[in-house]
Amino acid sequence: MKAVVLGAAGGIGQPLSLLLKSNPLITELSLYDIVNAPGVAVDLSHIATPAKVEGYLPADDGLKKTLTGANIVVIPAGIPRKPGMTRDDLFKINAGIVRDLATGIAEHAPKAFVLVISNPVNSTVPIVAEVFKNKGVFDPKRLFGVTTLDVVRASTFVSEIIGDRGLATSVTVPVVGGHSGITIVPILSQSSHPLPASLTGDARAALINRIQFGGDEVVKAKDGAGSATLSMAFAGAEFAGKVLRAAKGETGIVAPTYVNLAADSTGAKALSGIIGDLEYFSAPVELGPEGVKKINGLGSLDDSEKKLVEAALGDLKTNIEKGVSFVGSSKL
Ligand SMILES: NC(=O)c1ccc[n+]([C@@H]2O[C@H](COP(=O)([O-])OP(=O)(O)OC[C@H]3O[C@@H](n4cnc5c(N)ncnc54)[C@H](O)[C@@H]3O)[C@@H](O)[C@H]2O)c1
Ligand SMILES: O=C(O)C[C@H](O)C(=O)O
Repeated sequence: MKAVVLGAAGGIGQPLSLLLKSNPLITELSLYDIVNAPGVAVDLSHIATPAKVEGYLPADDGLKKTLTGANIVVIPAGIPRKPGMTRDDLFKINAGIVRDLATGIAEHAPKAFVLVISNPVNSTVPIVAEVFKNKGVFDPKRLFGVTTLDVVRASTFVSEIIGDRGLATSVTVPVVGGHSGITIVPILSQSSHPLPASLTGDARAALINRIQFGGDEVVKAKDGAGSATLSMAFAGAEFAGKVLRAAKGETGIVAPTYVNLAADSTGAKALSGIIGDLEYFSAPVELGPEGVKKINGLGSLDDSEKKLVEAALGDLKTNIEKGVSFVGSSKL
């Protein structure tokens, strides 16, 4: 399997590439950035794991060389937030970066699984889809917005609240919707491990708020030096690993991810009762050899969770339309 990281020299790109270099399913790792990718690649190439590593800059057809033959492409290219910014504030710069990289993928690796990390994810995933549609190569089963960090945070914070950090690796809580603020919807009622009976009212609301705004916690603590990088690299490598394992034929792998609902019309129809006609949504997805195998429903939600989903729909719709129309207007 050939894996590609676009934006590989960045805060996420470097540790993510390190983790992918350690994935035994990856035999080739190709790194691309506008700076320093060859250096990162040589550094990683000394690690005693099988993957062959190469790094490219834009010159001399670097993007084409990076992408040719790719099975999976992960995109953490783009600027991160500083305190006071929303993810949507990143759109101005990151939309163009993602559009141009998507154009390269559509031309040189149209069948690759594409995992979008660059923010605002709610809009950058539709951007990739629209570019692929324009090129006539869009397969909704192969495009994923990476929302795994929200799931990782939910596992961590819930294990802390249960009072046993040892559970962090086994607690699972579905997180659905999108990847920004109130579009991040944790379904605590479906936690794999029972929550303390005392976790009601304000305490429960505070946990939900912490999962929804976990990104802000890191942006604030980094104080101008960027946003989550190491935890994102962990989450990105975990999700990429799942996509690759499913591609290799492992069954029963389910993970929440932000997808175009055309990837599974039956699943989309089941969701439409609660999310209406949205084109994109993060729901638990069963992965298979071709990417999305099945979009699962949201299961049973309590009344407060139904309200959280409803509250997410307006922002999601706006964010999706912004991504779609950006590509439309770039064609003019
Ligand atoms: N999905 C998530 O959960 C999640 C989590 C954390 C961060 N993010 C997002 O990931 C993005 C990257 O964050 P970071 O902290 O790694 O930023 P960073 O600035 O440290 O790294 C970004 C890298 O992208 C590169 N880059 C810029 N333009 C490029 C282009 N046209 N082609 C290739 N590479 C290019 C830069 O040179 C840099 O190395 C941000 O948009 C951030 O908001 C998403
Ligand atoms: O918060 C950010 O801007 C980065 C990322 O989306 C996160 O959730 O940490």
